[in-house]
Amino acid sequence: METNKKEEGAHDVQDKFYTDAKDYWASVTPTVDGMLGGFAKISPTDINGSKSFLRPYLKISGGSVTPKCALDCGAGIGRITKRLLLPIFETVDMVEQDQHFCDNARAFIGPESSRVTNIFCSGLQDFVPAAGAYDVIWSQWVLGHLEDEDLVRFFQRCQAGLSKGGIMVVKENTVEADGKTFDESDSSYTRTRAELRDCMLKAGFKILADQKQKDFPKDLYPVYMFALQ
Ligand SMILES: C[S@@+](CC[C@H](N)C(=O)[O-])C[C@H]1O[C@@H](n2cnc3c(N)ncnc32)[C@H](O)[C@@H]1O
Repeated sequence: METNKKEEGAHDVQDKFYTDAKDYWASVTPTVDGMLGGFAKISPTDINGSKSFLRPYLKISGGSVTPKCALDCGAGIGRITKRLLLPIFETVDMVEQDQHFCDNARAFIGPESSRVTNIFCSGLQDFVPAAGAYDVIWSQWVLGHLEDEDLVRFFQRCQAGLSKGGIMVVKENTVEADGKTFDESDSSYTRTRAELRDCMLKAGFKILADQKQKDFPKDLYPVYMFALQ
């Protein structure tokens, strides 16, 4: 009995972690400013940094990545799909937990949204990418919304979702502290770079590179990009 009670308690805490984040994002306007917490102005610098990071892995630059199909994780209204992925890949899938972001995505992306094949409305903790389907799986500013165990399992499912020669890219805020910090306002963690790397390695990923995003405002958390295979 005692054990069951403990398990129930742990599940309640975990449910609250995910439902609090869901409630937070449901109250956010479906705009670039909403996606970036009022920092829409950093979006072009962010996208340019991502392009430079991704470029060497593409076949056109001598890398292993075929520009056929990408997956945008925690995609919001599709800022990254529109500005980074659709200009490179033939088709893009998006996965996003919030229904009103999913509903607004095609209007935000515009005519090129005809090349967005699927918009999956799902939490990443439950999402299973189709096996071998994606040349790039892009995950940005969302993984702090997963508990460590869910994150490792998500990475493992993403590994299975990569095509031959495909890579996963993670782009996240990091904290320079002894361990991750928790933000109650949106129910998310900010992990240290070492903690992120630890989850990637636990999942069985090889880290091909990690690099700091340049030219972001000094008062923001350091943002790192990781290429995983
Ligand atoms: C900071 S926004 C970033 C959106 C997009 N990645 C970008 O950079 O423009 C975080 C997004 O993650 C979504 N999100 C939060 N928790 C999630 C979860 N557990 N699974 C999937 N998406 C989640 C939010 O609804 C929101 O759209």
